[in-house]
Amino acid sequence: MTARRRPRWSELQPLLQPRGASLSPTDRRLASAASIADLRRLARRRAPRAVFDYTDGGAGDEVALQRSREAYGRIEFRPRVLHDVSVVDSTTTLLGRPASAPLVFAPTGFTRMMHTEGEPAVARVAAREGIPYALSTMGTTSIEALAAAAPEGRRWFQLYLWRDRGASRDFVTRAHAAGYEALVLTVDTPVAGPRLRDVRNGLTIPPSLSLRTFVDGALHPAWWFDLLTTEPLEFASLNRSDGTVAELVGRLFDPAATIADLAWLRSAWQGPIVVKGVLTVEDARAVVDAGADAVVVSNHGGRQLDRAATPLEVLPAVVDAVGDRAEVYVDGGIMSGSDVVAAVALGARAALVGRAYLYGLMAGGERGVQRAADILLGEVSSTMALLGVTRVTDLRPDHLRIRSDGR
Ligand SMILES: Cc1cc2nc3c(=O)[nH]c(=O)nc-3n(C[C@H](O)[C@H](O)[C@H](O)COP(=O)(O)O)c2cc1C
Ligand SMILES: CC(C)CC(=O)C(=O)O
Repeated sequence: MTARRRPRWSELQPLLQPRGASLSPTDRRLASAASIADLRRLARRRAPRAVFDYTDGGAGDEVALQRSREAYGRIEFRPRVLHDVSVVDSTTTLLGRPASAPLVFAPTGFTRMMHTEGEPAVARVAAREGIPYALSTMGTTSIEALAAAAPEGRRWFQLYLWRDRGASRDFVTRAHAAGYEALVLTVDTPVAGPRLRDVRNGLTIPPSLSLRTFVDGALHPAWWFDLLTTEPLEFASLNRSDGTVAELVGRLFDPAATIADLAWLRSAWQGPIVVKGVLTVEDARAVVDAGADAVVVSNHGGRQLDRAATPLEVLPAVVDAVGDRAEVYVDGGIMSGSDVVAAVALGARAALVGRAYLYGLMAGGERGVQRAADILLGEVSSTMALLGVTRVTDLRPDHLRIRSDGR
């Protein structure tokens, strides 16, 4: 009979350690985030209130923001069973080049305000995951620095037309020289949307020091620590003159821009042009007639015109009107991979997400963005499998129905 050996301490120790004990506190928190909503909760704790609210909020009473989100809640999937889903392929092509999923990281201004790792962190994750990322004109990293940070990534440049057309031309020239693949012309911001949270919080760009911001910062020391221990924000596009977001927009953006400017851009830029911020069939037709290769059905995440149309609801009509001549994307309120799948089933070539990756960034820098990407991409694949679909091109409107009872 063999004696039972007593286990050694060294063998027991790993079993007694809490799961993930070798991870840093940030990594542990990120690993425990199972959804984008969880990342949002972490972001809210870490970022100063004014920064979180700028990211999270919308215009006016935030009706457009709420409706954009709720539209996804009305989706009811119609899964097909007994289909072989052992291999699910979420790849697609966007603007004629491969992407690992029908997903794009949307342009977001002042990204290094959310976390000092900022745009380079977002671009590196996008490059690693094989999805495009659009750098904003209002970015806090220059066109060239971002290209250097993620040289192998699919980089698009988002253009706001400025009063100073020389500056707009300069952005186009620099984006071309730095190897950006496409321009995204945002057309829904002739003036700033009324962001009431920003007014109440006294937000300025860059954030200025006042009693309120000092207290806000003191309550969120990790964010301040990061800010103070990295190089100052570059604010690629700005002349470093402080002001509110609305003042900046009023000073820089051209409210007189028309479809003729799109025609000008078409002649100045040889690559693909994506027009972002279209909400009607009429405008979709007009911009495609003027040379757009893709349109983004978008209400700017509910941040511009409050009570503007809900993108997911407008999407099918725009696909019907221009889908044979241009790619149609959608954004606003997308918080999960199953939202992305629903948008694609309703005809979108891809979905853009803004806040979803920004919550990750605020929660934990590049690792937080990676967590957001892992969650979204994992959910895209699992939703496809559960729907009985193995290819993006097989997603159809009859994979879902839209509930009218709002539940
Ligand atoms: C903090 C923040 C900043 C944004 N900045 C820009 C910008 O500079 N240019 C732009 O075209 N859109 C901008 N957007 C809008 C996004 O590109 C996108 O349309 C929107 O975030 C989609 O909604 P979602 O955040 O619910 O995904 C911004 C959105 C957020 C949340
Ligand atoms: C208005 C810009 C300055 C940035 C933007 O597009 C946004 O905050 O939604």
